[in-house]
Amino acid sequence: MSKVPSITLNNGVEMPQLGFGVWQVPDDEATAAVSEALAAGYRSIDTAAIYENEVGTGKALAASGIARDELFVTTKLWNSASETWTRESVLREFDASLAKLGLDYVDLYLIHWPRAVRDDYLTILRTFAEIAESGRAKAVGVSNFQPAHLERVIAETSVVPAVNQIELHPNFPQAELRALHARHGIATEAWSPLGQGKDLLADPVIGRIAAKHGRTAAQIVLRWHLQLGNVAIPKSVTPSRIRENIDVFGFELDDEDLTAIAGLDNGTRLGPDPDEFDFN
Ligand SMILES: NC(=O)C1=CN([C@@H]2O[C@H](COP(=O)(O)OP(=O)(O)OC[C@H]3O[C@@H](n4cnc5c(N)ncnc54)[C@H](OP(=O)(O)O)[C@@H]3O)[C@@H](O)[C@H]2O)C=CC1
Repeated sequence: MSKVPSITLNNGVEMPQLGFGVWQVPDDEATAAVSEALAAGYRSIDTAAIYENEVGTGKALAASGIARDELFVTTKLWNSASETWTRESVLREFDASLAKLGLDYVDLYLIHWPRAVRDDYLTILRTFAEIAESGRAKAVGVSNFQPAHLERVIAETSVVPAVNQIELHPNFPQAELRALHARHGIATEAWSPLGQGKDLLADPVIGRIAAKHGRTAAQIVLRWHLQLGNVAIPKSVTPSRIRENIDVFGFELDDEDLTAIAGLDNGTRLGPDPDEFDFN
């Protein structure tokens, strides 16, 4: 079984560079998918309150028999626009996620989205810092934060997020945010790392590199993430793909491959623009 390397977050916590995402996996299917992933060697699982599969995910973690300190569990606060967030409401949602997961701590707790119309993410992050201080989250961070959100957090709170989880794949490689993260010691975590398994995996440039290395398109894209220094969290409910996506440690992309993949940047997001998106 391949050993997944870790990166060191800005508070010293180790995070596996490759994890398993469970967005859009129904709760009653999450247990099987996460169990399959753990059996394949993944130790990092990325869920969120809004995915409504923390219970099914927690069942797989418990049934695995894997020591808690070998697992890395991420969940996220769904900071819905229907309320103004306070310390109390953040703690309430955090406690609810822990209970659903059946855990007494998570490894990483993230704010799911910045919000276009309100700025209570500063209150949220201050409460996250308190949660981290209590040991109930080993690290805290953000998701979908744009440069202006990050600059504001760093200027107005004492918190430097450990991670910013953002849409990132060869069609949308996020050069500006990656450079900003590097300046502040924030780890870059890529969501939809495979471009949601659509056009990107059928791209002839990726196909040519895959043929050259005797690998699949998904493996080439995941290798690209790892060599860029990103954390990647591919999702699959298909056992053969779950195994394929972690079998990415026996080869290296060369400079020619990396240059060819850099040419796939077309500035196109698959998900919403965080500067414009607000939700309920
Ligand atoms: N913070 C945020 O706002 C967001 C976070 N995320 C996180 O990122 C994770 C991954 O992103 P996601 O959007 O799911 O997209 P991915 O880029 O991981 O792609 C998942 C899709 O690709 C398919 N797939 C997986 N592996 C392969 C393979 N080897 N070959 C061909 N097709 C494959 C899957 O199909 P199948 O399952 O049928 O095998 C699925 O349809 C999420 O699960 C979630 O944890 C995602 C979106 C937003």
